[in-house]
Amino acid sequence: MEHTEIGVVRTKIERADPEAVAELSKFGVATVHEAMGRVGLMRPYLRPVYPRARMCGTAVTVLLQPGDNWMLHVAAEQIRDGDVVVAACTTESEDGFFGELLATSFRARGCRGLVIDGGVRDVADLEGMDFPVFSRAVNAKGTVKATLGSVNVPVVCGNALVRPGDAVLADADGVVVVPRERAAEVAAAAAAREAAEEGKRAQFRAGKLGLDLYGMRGPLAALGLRYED
Ligand SMILES: O=C([O-])CC(=O)C(=O)O
Ligand SMILES: [Mg+2]
Repeated sequence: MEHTEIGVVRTKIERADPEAVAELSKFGVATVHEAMGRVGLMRPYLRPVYPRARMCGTAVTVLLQPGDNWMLHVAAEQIRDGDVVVAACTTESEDGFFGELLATSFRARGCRGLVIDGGVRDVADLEGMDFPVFSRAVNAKGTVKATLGSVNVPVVCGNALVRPGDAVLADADGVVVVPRERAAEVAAAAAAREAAEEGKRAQFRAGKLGLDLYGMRGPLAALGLRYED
């Protein structure tokens, strides 16, 4: 039974199916969020630290204490190829928990990126490395290594629940969490949605109006919309 506690590292986690995660990685965050039934989005204050950052992988979760990045080093050992790290904090904290050194270490373990409900630094180097990071702040202020948190416990990051092994997708539009059991089903729904959008795109390109494509004229008239010269 999973639950959140302080001072524990879970070394065995169940990850979303890698093929389903590879499939999910083909889509944008908005498409996946819609395909899931409009759930799973983190709050929009989590932003990429450089333009065009994008990532998809299975979550190694970290519960940090404010101003303390010790658990990120503990988490590094739990990373497997294809993982992303999702770090939440017990209390709001915008210190610079993470930078290019930790990114170098994470990448060496096969990490595809980081989402952190806190601050990061060395962003020019992170961009140079193309190591995708989504954070709530960029902050040069350093952190200590003094207090225990946890690794691979369920966390709430950007107001969204993330369990170890869930699929996490992030791009310029935001961050979405796909429960690990739903990864394949959501990827299929995203593909169907994309195909439907391609049909609409072709019609918009040809000059068709949403008013006609979506049959909006009748409902607008029923509500009394008037056109005046
Ligand atoms: O070392 C730290 O405390 C965070 C950092 O700047 C890095 O990882 O490069
Ligand atoms: Mg640094």
